[in-house]
Amino acid sequence: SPWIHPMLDDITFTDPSSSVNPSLEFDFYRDSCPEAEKIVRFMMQHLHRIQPSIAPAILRLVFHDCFVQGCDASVLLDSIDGVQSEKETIPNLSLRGFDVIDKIKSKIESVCPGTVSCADILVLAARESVVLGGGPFYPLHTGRRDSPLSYPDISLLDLPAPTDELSVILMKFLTKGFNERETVSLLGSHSIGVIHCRFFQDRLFNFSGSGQADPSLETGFLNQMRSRCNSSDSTEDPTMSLERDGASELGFGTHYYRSLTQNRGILQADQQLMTEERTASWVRAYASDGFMFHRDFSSAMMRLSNLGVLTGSLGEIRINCSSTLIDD
Ligand code: HEM
Repeated sequence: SPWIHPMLDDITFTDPSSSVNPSLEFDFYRDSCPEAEKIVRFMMQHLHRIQPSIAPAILRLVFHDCFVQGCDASVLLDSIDGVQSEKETIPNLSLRGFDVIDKIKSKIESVCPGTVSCADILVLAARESVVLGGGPFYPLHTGRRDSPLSYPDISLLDLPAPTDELSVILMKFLTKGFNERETVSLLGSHSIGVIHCRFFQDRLFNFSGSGQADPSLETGFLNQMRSRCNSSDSTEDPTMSLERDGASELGFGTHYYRSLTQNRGILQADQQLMTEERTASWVRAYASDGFMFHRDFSSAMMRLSNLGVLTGSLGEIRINCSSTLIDD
């Protein structure tokens, strides 16, 4: 049976508004699997060297896991007997990086079988992704357990859509305990990775059914996006890179905010942060102060990583991250 810490035999749910979850602890696996965190770090560094695009993929994956019924690895579950799982709902169809989590999990299983949860592996791997992408390191507690259930309906309700109004986005984050400042800092994740053109196609050609481009888009950037997205190669699924303007030198974050101040946001959801002072003021602050952005982003990621966790005797420790022990 999986190793359970004696302090954690109680059923506990996290208060999503608290940044410290008393039921998780620092280095939870110190006795049961002391190498676990090091293995995650080493594997992420190794896999990133081969394919740098895994870093943004894993960062997005943790957001889509934690926002839907908590950081319980429910997003990793495959459907069973044709019953849809979270993975198969519209907001999750373009998620990547499941293979990365599987590789890390199988390495850890070979050292400490049945001990380290997929949910912990995912939050730890996302932290490495941020560091590999040029962002800050933040401390994380561990001791999460994996959900035996997937929540496709909740993923449709709780995850923000790229075309959501700012008020809807802010409400969705507030429901998870994040204020405007924290929401703006988390969106700084959109400084690494790629976005498929289909998520903003309407802004380029037919914004809100007007037959015109989104008037808030800066013209030079609009033309750049149009030529990038109007690829003549019909087999391609074109993307825009989020890492623009020599981002590798500028680091994780500030270039994203600077581009919003220049009306060069890619998603409508991004650019809308400039439409109200309660969010625009934070965009301007982070655009000019990378240190403040990193500090705020770290604390928001720590809270995101603690949302609605399962601990103690709740949930399970999966052996294979894409299936629950119950089906085996
Ligand atoms: C209003 C909120 C958000 C919306 C509407 C949104 C939407 C999207 C969309 C549509 C994509 C493109 C996916 C693709 O083309 O494959 C994307 C990419 C991404 N998102 Fe978000 N997102 C939001 C917030 C966040 C947050 C809070 C995080 C992390 C904490 C995050 C991390 C990422 C990353 C890293 C990518 C790049 C993924 C890759 O390269 O594969 N996003 N997002």
